[in-house]
Amino acid sequence: MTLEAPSASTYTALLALVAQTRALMDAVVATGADDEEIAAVTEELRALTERLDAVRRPPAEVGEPRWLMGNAVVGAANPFAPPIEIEYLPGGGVRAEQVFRPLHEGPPGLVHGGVSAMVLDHLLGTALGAVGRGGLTASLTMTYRAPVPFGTPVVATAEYTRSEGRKSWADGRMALPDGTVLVEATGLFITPSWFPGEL
Ligand SMILES: CCCCCCCCCCCC(=O)SCCNC(=O)CCNC(=O)[C@H](O)C(C)(C)COP(=O)(O)OP(=O)(O)OC[C@H]1O[C@@H](n2cnc3c(N)ncnc32)[C@H](O)[C@@H]1OP(=O)(O)O
Repeated sequence: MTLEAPSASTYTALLALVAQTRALMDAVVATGADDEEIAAVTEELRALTERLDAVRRPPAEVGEPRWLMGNAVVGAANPFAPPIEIEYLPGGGVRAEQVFRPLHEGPPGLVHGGVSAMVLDHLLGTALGAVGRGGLTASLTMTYRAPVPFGTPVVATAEYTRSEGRKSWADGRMALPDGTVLVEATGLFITPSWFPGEL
């Protein structure tokens, strides 16, 4: 069953809910509230959670209008997503500029290496999808050259490199706006037999 795209008004309402939830998550990470206040807020959140949970939708299938809305990197409906906005470059390849937040912390004051890997994994996959070589990550190799800061822009780029049968490779990196490379990634993606021909 194809899950229809949400109406424009539902989409707008959903974006507002997700933005508010992201702000909540940031506030939770940073709060210095006392235990009484934390308990009171927790009770209010429990009630809100029950209201939303009362109406659930089924998960979207690959290629359906909503299929990336729940995605952990770019999902408009996913508060966990930073979210990353991906730009398709005219000469091939993809680019995303992102300011990470304390929510993405690994070592104190720095972005978690797993978050960098998650973002670059997605960017590599998108670069392959852009050339009709969409697939699932079979292996991902990360090289961390310098810490990724939060609170300041970081630029991620990725591009298709080559294919052999159902296997395709892509390279990517995260850098400061001045070009200083912080993290590099190379990934092997495999197009499973059940994948649609073009994504
Ligand atoms: C525009 C919008 C875009 C939008 C794009 C959205 C981007 C999303 C990006 C996010 C990507 C993800 O996170 S994906 C989620 C994380 N990844 C996964 O969950 C994948 C889990 N693994 C699997 O499902 C499977 O293992 C597959 C599909 C990867 C491969 O299974 P398969 O298809 O049965 O492969 P199989 O026949 O065994 O092998 C095919 C060939 O690949 C090789 N091979 C298989 N696995 C590996 C491996 N790990 N490392 C090396 N090589 C391997 C085999 O030796 C063989 O080589 P030869 O004999 O042919 O030489």
